[in-house]
Amino acid sequence: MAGIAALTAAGAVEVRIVAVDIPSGLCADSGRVLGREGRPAPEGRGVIPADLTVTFHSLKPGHLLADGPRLCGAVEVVPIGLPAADSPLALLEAPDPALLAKAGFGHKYSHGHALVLGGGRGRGGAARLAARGALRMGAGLVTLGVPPAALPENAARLDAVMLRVLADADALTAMLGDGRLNALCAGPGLGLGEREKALLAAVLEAGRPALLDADAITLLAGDEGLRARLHAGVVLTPHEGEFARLCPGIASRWRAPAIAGPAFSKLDAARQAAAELGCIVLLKGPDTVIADPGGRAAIHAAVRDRAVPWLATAGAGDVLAGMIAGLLARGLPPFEAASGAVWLHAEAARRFGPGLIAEDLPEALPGVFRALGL
Ligand SMILES: NC(=O)C1=CN([C@@H]2O[C@H](COP(=O)(O)OP(=O)(O)OC[C@H]3O[C@@H](n4cnc5c(N)ncnc54)[C@H](OP(=O)(O)O)[C@@H]3O)[C@@H](O)[C@H]2O)[C@@H](O)CC1
Ligand SMILES: Nc1ncnc2c1ncn2[C@@H]1O[C@H](COP(=O)(O)OP(=O)(O)O)[C@@H](O)[C@H]1O
Repeated sequence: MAGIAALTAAGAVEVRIVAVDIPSGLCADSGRVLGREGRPAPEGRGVIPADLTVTFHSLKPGHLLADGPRLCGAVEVVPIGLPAADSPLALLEAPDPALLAKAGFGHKYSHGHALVLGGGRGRGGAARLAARGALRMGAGLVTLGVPPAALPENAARLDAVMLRVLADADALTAMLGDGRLNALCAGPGLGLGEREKALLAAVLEAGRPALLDADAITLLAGDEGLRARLHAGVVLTPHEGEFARLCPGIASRWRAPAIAGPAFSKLDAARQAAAELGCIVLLKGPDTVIADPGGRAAIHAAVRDRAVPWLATAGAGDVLAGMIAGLLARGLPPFEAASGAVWLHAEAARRFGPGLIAEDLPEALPGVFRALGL
């Protein structure tokens, strides 16, 4: 291996590298580069990047997570006659159109009513993006609940999304007396004050399907009592920074140098967090992992033909939060809502292509639905 590395580095010969199963030095369970005891591998080095990786029977997490996609090159899976195993790990594919289609009968309340909690004056963009994402996913109604000071600016910006003033947590609890509000979304642009903490407590107290993102995750990270109220109907969607705030112990295991395989992976991190917190954890990134408290997990790898680098744009995660809340409102179970939305989110970005900004994502969804045959 050192010889090949020297030749390619010197440009002495043009070699095409084919790895069998996984490039040597790359952990097949985590996609992380393995170092040696006392000498952890520096980022991405210690493995010769392959042009092609040929693997057998099925993909492994290491082909999809962390450095794996970059170091494996193109990946070919060769069947070797083994039966398909019943695995608690799925590679996300397009959601079943039957789950997304609207039946020809029914009215708007048959498709659920999502409530998105908005932030204070001048901070409303993220929640409006989430609300629009929820509505485009087919929730029958979407209401944005905002503090009194933020009413005028939101009223000037919203049409199909409905608007309500929510002064405080008591007002939220009163509003939730309407049982038709069947999915809640809190976090995007919410704020981190006492009012917002009390709103989050009321959201969790209601026990309804709920999507918690951004500031809601930061609030959970700082409050043991709130964390204890998480339940199986909650989906948390942290990016890596929010995850480190919420689960510092797990994050430091995940960030520690990888010495030997199986190295602690993003999949392990999401699964452990879901088990500890008792809810769905969707850990975002080019490699997105979704895990439930029982160990079920799915990976969506935005790599190779599904690469969507233009998703790295402010507000993309806020739209995803709303999309998941929209599917929760439509009655999908939390794991299915999270998985379906992740695939559709990336697909919307793929269809739009370069130049994508967050506002474009909800608008690209009708084209994605049409292509799925809805
Ligand atoms: N249009 C709008 O209105 C928008 C409004 N928004 C709203 O703003 C609020 C703040 O949300 P936020 O995510 O921007 O900031 P915050 O919670 O401070 O965390 C960021 C820090 O975490 C770290 N970090 C590590 N890994 C990371 C990763 N993979 N992706 C991202 N960060 C990562 C990184 O630290 P570093 O690693 O660089 O030290 C970084 O500095 C929230 O309410 C949100 O909804 C935004 O959604 C944008 C559009
Ligand atoms: N390079 C990338 N490739 C694919 N998806 C990405 C990439 N970067 C970010 N994303 C996705 O974009 C979204 C960003 O969300 P987040 O970090 O919460 O941003 P924001 O808070 O600005 O909305 C997530 O769904 C994440 O998985």
